[in-house]
Amino acid sequence: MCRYNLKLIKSTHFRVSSSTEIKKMEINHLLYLCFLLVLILTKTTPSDEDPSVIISRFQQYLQINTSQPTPDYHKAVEFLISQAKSISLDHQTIELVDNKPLLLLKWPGSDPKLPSILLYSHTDVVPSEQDKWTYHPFAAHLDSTGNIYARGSQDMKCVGMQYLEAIRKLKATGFQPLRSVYLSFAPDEEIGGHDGAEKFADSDVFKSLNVGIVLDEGLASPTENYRVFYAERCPWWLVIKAKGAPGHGAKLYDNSAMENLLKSIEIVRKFRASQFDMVKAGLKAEGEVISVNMAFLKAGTPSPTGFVMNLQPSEAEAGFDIRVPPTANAEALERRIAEEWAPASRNMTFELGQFKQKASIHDKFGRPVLTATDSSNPWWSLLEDAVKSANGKLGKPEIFPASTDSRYFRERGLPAIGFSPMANTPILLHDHNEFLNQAEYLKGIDMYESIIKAFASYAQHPKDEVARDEL
Ligand SMILES: CSCC[C@H](NC(C)=O)C(=O)O
Ligand SMILES: [Zn+2]
Ligand SMILES: [Zn+2]
Repeated sequence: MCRYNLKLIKSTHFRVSSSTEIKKMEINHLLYLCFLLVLILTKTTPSDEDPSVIISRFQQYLQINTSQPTPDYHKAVEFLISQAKSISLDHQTIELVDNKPLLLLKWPGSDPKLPSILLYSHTDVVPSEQDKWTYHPFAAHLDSTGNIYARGSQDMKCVGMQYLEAIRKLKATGFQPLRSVYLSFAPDEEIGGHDGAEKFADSDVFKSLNVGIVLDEGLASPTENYRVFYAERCPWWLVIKAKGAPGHGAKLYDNSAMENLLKSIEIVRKFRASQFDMVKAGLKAEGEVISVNMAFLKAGTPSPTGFVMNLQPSEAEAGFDIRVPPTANAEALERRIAEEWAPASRNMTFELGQFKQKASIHDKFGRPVLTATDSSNPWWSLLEDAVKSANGKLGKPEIFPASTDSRYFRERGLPAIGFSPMANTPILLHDHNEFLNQAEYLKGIDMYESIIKAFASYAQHPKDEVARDEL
């Protein structure tokens, strides 16, 4: 019995001991496997802040077709909300016009009484002639040199994503903003911003944000210096129409519509050359002269094979894209159009599109709308220092030669700075094969990280800020 018991105990003991060891071995194996797995995963699964992951997020945004005139705004907003959620930003979608959503994100500051910072971007892009591109404009193809080809890569999906990536990095460092930081992703900039920024700037939502400074788009720079903009030219889209006597294509006579229109075109071209010469001579910068470019010519009597050739048409028209600097004499230009470019004496009429009336670039006191770029504007000084401390270089501040949504904020007396951090990059907005190099894109994120940190930490009370409070 005793032997048996002993045996039993022994054998039981043996069994117990053996199973514990097996368990121990199993646990050790498991731990080892877990360790290997973690090692493999950390080696093979890139983190959120890995450059390749950052670039792939940029590519995802670029791949959404938000091209005018049928932009997929909802898809863009859905993607941007997913990004906002991943970095715990509050989000709100505002439809000031049906099916034209504006996404507003918020990173709350610890002192909500201080005016906030608005990081502005538009979600739409201009159309592209797909067959003239080396890579599909919505493929966001990354070539072996690191260039990312896509419509919007410069104008301005880069900036919208760079804001988000900079905030992602700041959050990872534990930075807490003092001022609230808002990001707005607006529709329709490329068609004038009337259903986007203009309505937004007019809305109660915007007023409630208590914005103190707006950052918006700039331009790529082929040199190592970033371009930066404190004002912009105003778009005047002019159509001049000529009427004249119709007649046989073989007959020489005065006052045909074509002759009347061509005389005007010659006069416009002389004016264009006089403005361009000042730029060529280095007397004025691109944004400081009035530019005029012919956008279309419409004339002729259509036929099934093209146009009737032996008939002089009774009507002809031409369209011009004119850009007027804030410092130009707008009344004088309008007189010039009426008296020289489209005079009634030559049977001509003209129309200035919606922009001329709406896009005033003067405030209600008639002062040109310019954002100060000296020490009177603390935001300017902060931007200069922040770019410098991130190892970037700023060029001389300029007037933006085209137009941006900043005008809707500047008109309300707010300072707005145009800045798209793309150095060593050809200017390809609205062009074929628009691209941005991934290294420049990543450097741009560092610029915004530095700027947003500086802006969001700026503790001065509003009374000391640049805001033109008498407006
Ligand atoms: C007139 S509103 C259209 C705005 C557009 N902006 C840019 C930057 O290309 C432009 O200047 O044509
Ligand atoms: Zn743009
Ligand atoms: Zn554009």
